[in-house]
Amino acid sequence: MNEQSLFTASELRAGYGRVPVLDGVTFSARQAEIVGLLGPNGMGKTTLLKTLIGVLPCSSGSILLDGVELRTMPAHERARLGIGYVPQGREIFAGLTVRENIAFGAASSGRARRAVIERAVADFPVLERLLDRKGGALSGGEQQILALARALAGDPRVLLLDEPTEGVAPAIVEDIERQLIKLARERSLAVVVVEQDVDFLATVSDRILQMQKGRIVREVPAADLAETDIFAPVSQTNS
Ligand SMILES: Nc1ncnc2c1ncn2[C@@H]1O[C@H](COP(=O)(O)OP(=O)(O)OP(=O)(O)O)[C@@H](O)[C@H]1O
Repeated sequence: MNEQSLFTASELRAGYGRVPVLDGVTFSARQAEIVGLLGPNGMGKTTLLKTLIGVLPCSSGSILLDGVELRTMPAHERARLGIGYVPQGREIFAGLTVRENIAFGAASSGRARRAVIERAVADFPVLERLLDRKGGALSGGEQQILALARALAGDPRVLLLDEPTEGVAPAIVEDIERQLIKLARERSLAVVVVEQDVDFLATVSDRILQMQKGRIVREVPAADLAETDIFAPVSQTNS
C-alpha cells in the first residue's frame, strides 16, 4: 500500500445479512487524487461506499483515514473525522430550503452557518439564486450540485460520490467535472467516485479501478478506457 495514501480500504468484506457482496475490496486514495470506480450494475459499488461511510457494517477488513482505523466507528464519527458522502439519487431534503440543506451538512463541523453558505455559493454560483427555494423544487442537476455543496459543508478530507451524473443534464455534468477537479486539488481532497459514465470518469479521474463481483479486479489505464468492456470477466487480482 502506498505510504502517502490518505484513505485506504483493505480486504473489506460486507453484505446484507448472510448475502456477501464485498469480497475483499482493497484500494487507496491520496490527497488531491480522484479515484474512479467503474463497474456494471449490482457489482457492489454502492455497498462499498455505504460500508466506507459506516451505514453498513463490514465483517472484516480495515478502513484507514490518515492512519486512524474507522472500521468500527459509527457513521457520524466518521463524518466528523472527514468522510463526506454524496449518495446515489442525491437524497436532498425536499422540504428544506437549499440554504437549510447546505447548513445541515455543516451541522457537526461547528462552522458558522453564514460562512458555510458563502463558501458554497462561491464554489457553486448557481446556488445563489436558489438559496431560498425548496430542495424538492430543483432540477436533477441542481440537486446534484446541492448534494455536493452539502457534503463539502462538512469540510471533508475524503469525498465519496455515488453516480453523480445520473439524471444530470450534460452542461451541469461539465460544471461538476470542472469543480470536482478544482476542489480536489485546492482542498487536497481524496475523492472516490463511482460511475458508469466512462467519459466522466476519463475526464475527472487520476486513476480508474474496475470493480466486479465485490472486488477491485484491475486498474484501467485511461488510454484503454474507451475500449474497456466493463462487463467482460477479468482475472482476479486486487489493485
Ligand atoms: N438492501 C439490500 N438488501 C439485500 N441485497 C442488497 C441490498 N442492496 C443491494 N443489494 C444487493 O447487493 C448487490 C450489490 O448492490 P450495489 O447496489 O452495491 O451494486 P452497484 O454496483 O452499486 O450497482 P448500481 O450501479 O445498480 O447501484 C446486488 O446484488 C444487490 O441486489
